[in-house]
Amino acid sequence: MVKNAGKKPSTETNFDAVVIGTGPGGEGAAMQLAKSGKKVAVVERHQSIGGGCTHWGTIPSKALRHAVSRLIEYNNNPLFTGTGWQSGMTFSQILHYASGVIRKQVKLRSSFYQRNNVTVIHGAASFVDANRIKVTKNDGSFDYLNVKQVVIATGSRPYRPKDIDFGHARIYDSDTVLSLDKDPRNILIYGAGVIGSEYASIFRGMGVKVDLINQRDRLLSFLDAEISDALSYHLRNNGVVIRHNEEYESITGHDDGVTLKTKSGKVMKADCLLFANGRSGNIEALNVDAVGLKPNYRGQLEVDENYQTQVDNIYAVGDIIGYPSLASAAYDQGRICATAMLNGSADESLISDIPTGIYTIPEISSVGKTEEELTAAKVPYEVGRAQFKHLARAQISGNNVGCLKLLFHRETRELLGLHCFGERASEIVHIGQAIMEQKGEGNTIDYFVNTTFNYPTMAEAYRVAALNGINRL
Ligand SMILES: Cc1cc2nc3c(=O)[nH]c(=O)nc-3n(C[C@H](O)[C@H](O)[C@H](O)COP(=O)(O)OP(=O)(O)OC[C@H]3O[C@@H](n4cnc5c(N)ncnc54)[C@H](O)[C@@H]3O)c2cc1C
Ligand SMILES: NC(=O)c1ccc[n+]([C@@H]2O[C@H](COP(=O)([O-])OP(=O)(O)OC[C@H]3O[C@@H](n4cnc5c(N)ncnc54)[C@H](O)[C@@H]3O)[C@@H](O)[C@H]2O)c1
Repeated sequence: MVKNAGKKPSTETNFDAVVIGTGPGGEGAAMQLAKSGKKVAVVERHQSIGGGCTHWGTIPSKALRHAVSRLIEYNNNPLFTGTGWQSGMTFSQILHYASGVIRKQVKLRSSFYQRNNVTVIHGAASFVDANRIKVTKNDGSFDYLNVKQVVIATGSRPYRPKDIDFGHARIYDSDTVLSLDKDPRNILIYGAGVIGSEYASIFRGMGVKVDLINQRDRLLSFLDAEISDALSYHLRNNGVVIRHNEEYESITGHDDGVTLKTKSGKVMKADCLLFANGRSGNIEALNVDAVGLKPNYRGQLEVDENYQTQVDNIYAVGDIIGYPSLASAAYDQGRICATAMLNGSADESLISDIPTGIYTIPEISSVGKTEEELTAAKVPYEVGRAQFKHLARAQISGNNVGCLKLLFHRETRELLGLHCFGERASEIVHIGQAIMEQKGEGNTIDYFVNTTFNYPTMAEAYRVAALNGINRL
């Protein structure tokens, strides 16, 4: 029973659709439904809209990363080096920069709901039944919403194993690390997934000693091996200690630091620890039992190609349905789900080759097949590479670390995969993606040779890589 459950409901309102959560998944669904003339409400339990994406996930981590990478560029660029030029920033200072970005995002996204007449209700939503939602507000009062259709877009939170004391002042997860107010001298990062690797880059960029502890035998094993190796090389080259194939036996917080013991018998100590190993769906507060939905052990819901759950009028999008758990995909899922709710079925689906953009230092981005996948499938492919250090634009900007790799079919010359690391990789990849997505003969590596690129640009890497590949045929 909720606190103050005896209080009278403040309002009772009817909606065509209620969207639970205002992250990218919820926003995509709400906007599409509202623009199609539906009476829509969104329910958000946080004090401001935007979701985990804006407040704890994508936006703060990317703003932190941007500030750190500019600092590194500034400190390494010959234009600025010289006595007295070395500059530093504290974690709190760069967090302050991130909070400015969050404020702007919240303002902009709030205006979308306002302009499209979507009712925003602040409070925690839970099911009474499939057509009735209870919203419990912070002051304990509650509303009931009668609704024809529901979209669950409640996102996810860091996974917290029970044997770790996350209440300890020196043990953080990716949400609580944003409250770090004192710069550590050294940090243990447990989990070398995307979050662990990105934060390893951020902390190392600030001069903090980092131990990155990975349970697997290489970093980000879903990446093309050459790119994953390049990331390991550059993190190590920048001073990160990476320990592969290690699992924790115990993690203990003390007054002056944290000790991690591994199952292999190693003991590591640091000022603090960031646990970045997996996510759990935000499902518990929803009372999905009331509608007969059964989440899996990670708190995720199963949906069909229309994002419909096993209950006809209840849909789910974003992190709560698991893969790919990306802000980029969540927004599209919300929009596609809304068309299915309006028309009975979705007329489009998420693209099959979802790009990855990983904001480590150096940045990584890829789309399509890896060399390992093509080799396993016995596809006759060839490789074309461009090293950033050979591009005039990279030399001018001092961003010499990086490479663009194109994988293409030897016979049809069709582009099969592209993999990039280095500054702006996540932007650069979209040029190749646009060609890769072309149907039939539109997708060919020859495009990059037969077009004229602005000079000097990073996009020129495509021409260099294409020529390099074609010369191997
Ligand atoms: C550190 C970090 C970095 C990331 N970086 C990237 C990146 O660079 N690129 C990328 O594409 N993705 C990134 N992601 C992933 C991305 O943030 C998520 O995939 C995305 O936020 C999922 O969107 P969503 O709409 O499903 O949920 P969320 O954005 O998590 O929003 C869910 C909202 O639902 C609300 N809610 C939950 N339960 C209830 C309830 N019962 N009632 C009312 N409201 C409720 C929550 O308060 C929250 O506001 C990152 C994630 C993390 C943690
Ligand atoms: N740039 C980006 O695109 C970006 C950046 C950061 C995070 N993200 C997203 O955030 C998510 C989290 O990344 P991560 O680095 O924490 O971990 P991860 O998803 O790489 O998982 C790490 C390990 O934990 C396990 N695991 C995950 N959830 C679990 C659970 N609830 N219970 C038990 N084990 C679990 C996984 O199987 C895996 O072995 C990813 O899905 C990623 O897409 C994306």
